[in-house]
Amino acid sequence: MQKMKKALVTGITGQDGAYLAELLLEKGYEVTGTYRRTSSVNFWRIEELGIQSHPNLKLVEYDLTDLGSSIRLLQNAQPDEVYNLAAQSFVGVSFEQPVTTAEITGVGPVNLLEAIRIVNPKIRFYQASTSEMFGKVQAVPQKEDTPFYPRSPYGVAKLYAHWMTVNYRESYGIFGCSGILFNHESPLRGREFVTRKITDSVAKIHLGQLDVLELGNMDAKRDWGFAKEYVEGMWRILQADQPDTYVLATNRTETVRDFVSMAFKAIDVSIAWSGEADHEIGTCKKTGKVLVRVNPKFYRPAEVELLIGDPSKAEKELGWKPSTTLEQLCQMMVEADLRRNKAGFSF
Ligand SMILES: C[C@H]1O[C@H](OP(=O)(O)OP(=O)(O)OC[C@H]2O[C@@H](n3cnc4c(=O)[nH]c(N)nc43)[C@H](O)[C@@H]2O)[C@@H](O)[C@@H](O)C1=O
Repeated sequence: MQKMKKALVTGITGQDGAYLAELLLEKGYEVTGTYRRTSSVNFWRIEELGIQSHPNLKLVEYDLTDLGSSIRLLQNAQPDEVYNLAAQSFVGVSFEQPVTTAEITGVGPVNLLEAIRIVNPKIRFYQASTSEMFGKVQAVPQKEDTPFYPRSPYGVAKLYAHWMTVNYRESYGIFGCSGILFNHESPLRGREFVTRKITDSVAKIHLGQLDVLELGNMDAKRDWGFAKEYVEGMWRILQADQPDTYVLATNRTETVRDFVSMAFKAIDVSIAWSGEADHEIGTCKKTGKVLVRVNPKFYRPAEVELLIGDPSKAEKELGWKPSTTLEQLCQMMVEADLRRNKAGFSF
């Protein structure tokens, strides 16, 4: 009988951690999922996926910033594959907490790389890199060899971890891979991110629980895909013959404003846009009621204006291709938020 593969997933309480754990369990892996001790550790995502009591899932408390714990974690879990999805991942917060972001998101992964080097250099390592590293984009669309120009402390920290992964691959022959993932969303997305903030607010407006949705930069363009498909890409990256860097994206870009219109369309409301920049509003075409308003408090000190990825290398070498459209994704998120808000709870 073939030995069960073991995987370690850091950041199990996050959107990607939950979907990846689900996928690996389906594939017959034994999964150790790590989470950070906070005053409000929350397992709602793995509960919603119904995997929290899966016999092959073990949950372990772990802090990415501690080298000793990283070593003990690998000694105990003895994984074949490590997926590093833990991070301070909210770009907005990184401007307020640049040092903490650097420690967790930038240096944290190096503790894991060091632990791999010390405990078992054969362990395969996946680093969650990000399109935020392209920031002020130097080419359109962005691909693996596009020069980086991060625009936030988060992007800078991720770029450091990205290059360290490449460096451990080249220096020590570690199977270190990096997936440069463009924005990926789902009903499990945190409400601090713009798509979920929008779908949750649209659901609340529909149910009479909220009057107006307030947002920041409406002109930012993002390449939004479905997170569940992206974790499949992560797994494929670690199954390749050689360690490498891959872009995962949809190659379609839309503005925040477009996504708002799409979300309202899912509840049969058409929005008319008027006013410029700081004073822009969105009104219901039928009733004339203001439903969306720009509030400059949500602006960032530096913005990433346009992201659109070219995933052709991942398609060619890994056979990975996204299939869910943004309209389908948006509809799925609005429906989930309608269900949750109707039931009186929403995380
Ligand atoms: C790939 C990358 O993807 C994510 O980073 P992000 O693109 O910053 O995601 P977001 O949803 O916070 O913002 C998207 C855009 O939307 C604009 N925006 C307008 N109004 C609001 C607003 O009210 N809230 C938020 N959050 N954004 C707003 C905001 O200014 C930005 O231009 C993370 O997963 C990150 O970890 C990651 O790696």
